[in-house]
Amino acid sequence: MVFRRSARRMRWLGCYRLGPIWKALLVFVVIAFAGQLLGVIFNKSWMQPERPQSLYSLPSDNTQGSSLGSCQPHIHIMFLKTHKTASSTVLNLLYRFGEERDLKFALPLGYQFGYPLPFIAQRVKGYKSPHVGEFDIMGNHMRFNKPEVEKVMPPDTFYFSILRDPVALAESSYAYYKNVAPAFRRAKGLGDFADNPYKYYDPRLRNNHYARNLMWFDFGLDHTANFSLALAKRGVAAVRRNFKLILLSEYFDQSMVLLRHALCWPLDAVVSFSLNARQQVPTGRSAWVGKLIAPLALTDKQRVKLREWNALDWHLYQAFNLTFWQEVERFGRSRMETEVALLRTKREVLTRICLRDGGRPIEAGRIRDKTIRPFQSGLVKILGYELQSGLNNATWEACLRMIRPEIQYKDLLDLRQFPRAQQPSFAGGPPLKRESSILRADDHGGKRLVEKDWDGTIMFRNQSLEQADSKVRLR
Ligand SMILES: Nc1ncnc2c1ncn2[C@@H]1O[C@H](COP(=O)(O)OS(=O)(=O)O)[C@@H](OP(=O)(O)O)[C@H]1O
Repeated sequence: MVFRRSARRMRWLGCYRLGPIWKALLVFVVIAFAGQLLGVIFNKSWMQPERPQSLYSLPSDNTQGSSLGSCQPHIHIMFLKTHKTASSTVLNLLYRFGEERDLKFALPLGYQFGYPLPFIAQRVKGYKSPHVGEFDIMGNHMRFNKPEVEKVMPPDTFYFSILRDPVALAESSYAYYKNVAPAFRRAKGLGDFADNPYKYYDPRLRNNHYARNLMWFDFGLDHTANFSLALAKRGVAAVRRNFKLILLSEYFDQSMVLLRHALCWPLDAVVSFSLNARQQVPTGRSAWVGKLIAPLALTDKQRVKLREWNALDWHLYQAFNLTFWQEVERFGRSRMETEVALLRTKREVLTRICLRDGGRPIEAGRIRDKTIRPFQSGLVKILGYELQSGLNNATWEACLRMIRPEIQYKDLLDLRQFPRAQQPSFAGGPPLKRESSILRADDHGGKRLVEKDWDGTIMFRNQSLEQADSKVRLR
């Protein structure tokens, strides 16, 4: 009955009698409509072959992916890259944004700005003299030192940073710096360390800052000072004075929405894949894997102890957690929900297009393209991604930008800013100390240099980066 009625309606609409021209027209309209729909979710630039650059610089197609009304996008940005806080994911989007718009990065001579020493302007490659206003974006690891940063960055620079719950941060830091921080090295596990940190911790030993109040330290504050409320409040006030926005890694997507509004950036610019993730332990794990992660297991009591041990960081985190939610309130809760949902939709679409394995991060050793393997350190594996095969050139490059690990990306930008022939002559004086020293050449499938970074971190630099660079340019 229903069928007969709809058949009659179809006949009335004349669908059965459409000639070939009308049919072709109908197909065209349907395709155009579908294309339009895709363009909304998925920025048009990705649909255009052979157009490798900006998601950002393209004309806006709707209010969601475009710049925000009449405000002017910030291009002078200083990001204090705190440790183990999702800061590599944030840096990646700054790199992408700057690269697409040909902005100039203040880059370190090695991979960090003389960390853990307080930052000085001479650590910036190509820095000449104070306040010449040559640089747009700065975001590699440093121990913050405002007067010196101000010598490098223009006066209208937007300063921001990111924090994480100190317990989660301690887990991440312990796993990553186990062999670097003496306090961690000597402990049987993080729980053992939490039970009796003074047994293992000597503030005079190099790299032990990774084991206590690491965020406080990165902000340039005294991380070994005894906790007092007055001191903690002074620290928070100093951070508030210097930074316009403090993000939270636990609320990364909400953070991205606040960031993009503060910077007047399009939503596309803050869509990212999580980088530098530690391998998580599968449930029903084998005894072998269990052994591997036992050092990271914590009881509730040990979690409390870690908060006490990192009291300055805990205070900092709580203060800016409060501020963060006040910002969200000001922004509007439901408006925030809408934008977060949109951000996630965009990420899902990009995941399907860009990444293999449904976007699940994988062990470095399984990434066939060696040039995009993440740097490894510590107890557990640091994961990366593999790109889908068969992407067109423009899509391949846009996807690659999103997953390129920090070290490789920094090398690439460095090479763009200082092509081999134009290496800077260090007009601001010679580098104070080599940031990294090559220990030995290795031949793991070819061309790996093992370097010791200034902070004691072992770095594996891949000589095939240059090949990667020329591949990027050729493709
Ligand atoms: N988007 C997003 N949201 C939440 N958390 C994220 C995100 N991206 C990265 N991460 C986690 O951040 C940890 C790595 O931090 P960093 O990149 O700052 O580390 S580093 O200091 O540069 O080595 C690392 O934490 P752990 O996995 O606990 O070690 C990452 O998993």
